[in-house]
Amino acid sequence: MVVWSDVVMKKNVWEDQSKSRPADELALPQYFRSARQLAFFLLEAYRTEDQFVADSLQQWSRRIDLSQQDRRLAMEISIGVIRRQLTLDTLIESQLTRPREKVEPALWTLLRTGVYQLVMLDQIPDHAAVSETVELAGKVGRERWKKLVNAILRSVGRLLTTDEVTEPQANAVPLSAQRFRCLTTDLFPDPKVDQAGYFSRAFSYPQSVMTDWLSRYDSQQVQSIAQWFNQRNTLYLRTNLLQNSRDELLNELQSAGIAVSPGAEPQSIRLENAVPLESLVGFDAGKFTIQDESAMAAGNLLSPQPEETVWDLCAAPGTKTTHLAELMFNRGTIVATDVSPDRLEKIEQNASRLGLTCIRTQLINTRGATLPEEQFDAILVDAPCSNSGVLGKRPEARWRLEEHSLQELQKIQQDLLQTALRQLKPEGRLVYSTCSFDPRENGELLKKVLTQFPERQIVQENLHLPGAPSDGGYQALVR
Ligand SMILES: C[S@@+](CC[C@H](N)C(=O)[O-])C[C@H]1O[C@@H](n2cnc3c(N)ncnc32)[C@H](O)[C@@H]1O
Repeated sequence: MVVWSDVVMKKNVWEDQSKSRPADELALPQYFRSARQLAFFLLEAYRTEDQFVADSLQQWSRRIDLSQQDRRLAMEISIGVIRRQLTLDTLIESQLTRPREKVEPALWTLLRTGVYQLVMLDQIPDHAAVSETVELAGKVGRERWKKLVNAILRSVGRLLTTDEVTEPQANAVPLSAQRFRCLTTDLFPDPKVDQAGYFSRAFSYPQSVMTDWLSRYDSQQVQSIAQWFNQRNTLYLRTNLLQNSRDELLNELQSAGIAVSPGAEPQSIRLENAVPLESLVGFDAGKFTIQDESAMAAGNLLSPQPEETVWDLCAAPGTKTTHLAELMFNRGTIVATDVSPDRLEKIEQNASRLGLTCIRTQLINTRGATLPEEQFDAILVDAPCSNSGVLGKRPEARWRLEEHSLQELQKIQQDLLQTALRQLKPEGRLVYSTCSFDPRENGELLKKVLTQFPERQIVQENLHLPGAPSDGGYQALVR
């Protein structure tokens, strides 16, 4: 059987070739005192050690001596570069007179950070993007890089115009919805001739992913999905209805000056602007949980009742488990299982913050030896998946959407569903959910598994397309 950790370890496959180069000789500074320097090292840790930006930030928290604004800029650059690397590479390669392989990988990272600022960040003047990036080469002890950095950034700068169009064209870089910045020359494939090629290079996705999406959706839909994952995430809060009503929480947040509006799910609240999470009043008191609206739909579809016995099979870190407990008014039993002990602890922390006591956590292994033995009224299978519906929140995930990983995941998803269906009471109900909008790990897979359980059927399916209006995902209710 394939183990989940084997799958998640395969991060950063896109950049495998450059990993073998000895760029990690660059010493981490004792303190990060500039946003660009921090962004550069976050990207290098991602490239050389497959380390997520958020994990590096946590690991280096004591070394970071930056204002909130500079921290945000470092995040914006590092996450933006991971997302838009293929667009940035297209621009850099167009101005390079030597083969890319002749450029040190860490220098390539630096070039990407500079080009990202030049092309994508309106608020940074071009001269600052160039000079700060050149200077950073010196600060990281690579004086010899300065000449190339200066030359490439200046020539990329000369490609840029202030003209904008609202539709894809071969000389246009997508910036935001219906905003494409024109270049002086055609750098991308002509979208009228090679749509997948244009979407791939201009929006920065593997070509195979664009071809796949275009086989299922029309080009306007693919464009909005591709764009939506490239922009700032919209955050949603799930009101803890055991502590306050949604209106009470809306009023409290509005009084604290935070722009919010009610979402489509009965508990959801949409944050209209990006706000530092620490400014959200009521988090420590357990008044809400940060959860995307489409993920809230999973708990609402299962609709667990007080006093029921519920199994949340892939529960960690407990965002959905705690929702189930809230829906059950904290009465009954939820068995929350997962294969990851560290992540299991997070369920307990979340439950305690929200004042929920009906959750029993249990570590299971992938061979099933430690599975709970009872039969359940309701089961949630929130399976590990490709994450194709949340590519905006997981900037590296688009580079790992590969056929062979999908096949490994499908095996896990099938096993989990079979295990769960065997422990469902005859009159019980099950929700299968993923944060993917790919039918191969959603409805198609579920229907295949259900052929072995002819007494069960799908009674409702929800497909959330990314950006309409929140993250992508899928849920099916089986009885
Ligand atoms: C999509 S995440 C679950 C998110 C969680 N339901 C929530 O809302 O917070 C998938 C989880 O499945 C777990 N997992 C992977 N393989 C598993 C298996 N064979 N059995 C149970 N859990 C597994 C992973 O450790 C991961 O925590």
